[in-house]
Amino acid sequence: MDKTTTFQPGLNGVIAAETKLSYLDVEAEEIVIRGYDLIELAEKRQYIDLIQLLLKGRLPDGAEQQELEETLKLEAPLSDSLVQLLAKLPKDTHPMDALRTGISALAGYDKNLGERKNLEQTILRLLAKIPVITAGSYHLLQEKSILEPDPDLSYSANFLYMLTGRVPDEQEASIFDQSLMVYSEHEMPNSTFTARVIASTNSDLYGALTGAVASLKGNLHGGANEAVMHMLLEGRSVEGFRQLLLEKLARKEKVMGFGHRVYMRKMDPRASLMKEALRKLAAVKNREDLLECCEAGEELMKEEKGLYPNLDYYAAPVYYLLGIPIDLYTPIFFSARTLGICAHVAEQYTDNKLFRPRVHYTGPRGLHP
Ligand SMILES: CC(=O)SCCNC(=O)CCNC(=O)[C@H](O)C(C)(C)COP(=O)(O)OP(=O)(O)OC[C@H]1O[C@@H](n2cnc3c(N)ncnc32)[C@H](O)[C@@H]1OP(=O)(O)O
Ligand SMILES: O=C([O-])CC(=O)C(=O)O
Repeated sequence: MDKTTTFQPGLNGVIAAETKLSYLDVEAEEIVIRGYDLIELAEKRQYIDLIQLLLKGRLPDGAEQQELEETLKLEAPLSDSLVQLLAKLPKDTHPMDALRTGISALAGYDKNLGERKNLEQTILRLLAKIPVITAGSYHLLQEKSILEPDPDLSYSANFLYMLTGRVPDEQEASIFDQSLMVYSEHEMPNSTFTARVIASTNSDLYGALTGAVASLKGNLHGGANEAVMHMLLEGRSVEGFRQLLLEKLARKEKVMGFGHRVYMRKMDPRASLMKEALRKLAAVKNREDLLECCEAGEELMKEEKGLYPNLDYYAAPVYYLLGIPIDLYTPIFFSARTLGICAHVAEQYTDNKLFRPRVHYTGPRGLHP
């Protein structure tokens, strides 16, 4: 096989699938979701609208929106046996690992496991339950009781309530909903690719999502949002943060929250939206110092490396000001991304071709035992 035409390290720039779901148009600075601009959707619609858009290809009307909210509320509670299983995990389990276990375990409760005709129903059940597993397993790991979903709250407000134990105000709920929207779908990141690869063997949706959680946990992907917040806290002040970043660069370390395989030399449009959200929250919560640190880091990385923030860089301080424990940032990212991944798995099933690439062999030949 000709190495030069077939091998791209990290599959950089390789087209791995055809999709009607989303596309990153870097030139136009647009994240296209089924024909719409994700940022405009995040400014004008709600996460719940994206569910129908991604799964069915069109935005819901008011009645459909209400029906969807009702279905999600109905499907949200976890069975006692699943709660007991999560409660048995060692207390130092990372919430992302607890989430992976919870999603994997859900397969055993699905009487129609693997039946394609029930796929949409299964996806809605997962979208209802995954936020409850995310928040619930965290509280169980803290040796606290799980907070039951509050049916009087909207999908996103309830998710935030279950995470923090406090009913959010309108602005907090709206900013959190926006964050879920910008995390919901992003073309072909490692986790989505992982899920599509698993689905391409005709394996089931739970398995595809379980693999995707493991992928998204890594700090080159979703795990970066938690790492960003630890870095901001370690820096403490504008000067401390600048110093910390300079030290990391001197040691040739990757600085979490910067750079992106697709937008390496441009600002991630989702990061700009979250920066705006941070500006609003910082003003209300009197934490302009945190915004100043982030802006100083952004400037420094532009000057020193020509690198720009990705979504994780600004989502992290937004979650911090919403009062969310840091260990939950990556599980929240996955909970929001469940939607995009499920839509990709459904698409993979409808026009499946087993993923099975080849290698460029660099080992020896002709040896004998
Ligand atoms: C929502 C999301 O999941 S977005 C991604 C979140 N992940 C992060 O924030 C982790 C930090 N960022 C990174 O590690 C990278 O930018 C990635 C993994 C996202 C993309 O990486 P790749 O496309 O594989 O590019 P690669 O890692 O080879 O970087 C290219 C060059 O830019 C440098 N670079 C890229 N990102 C960074 C960074 N965050 N800090 C310092 N240098 C960086 C690399 O050192 C490399 O330099 P070199 O050519 O001198 O060796
Ligand atoms: O697209 C990627 O590679 C990573 C990313 O930003 C995401 O998954 O949201």
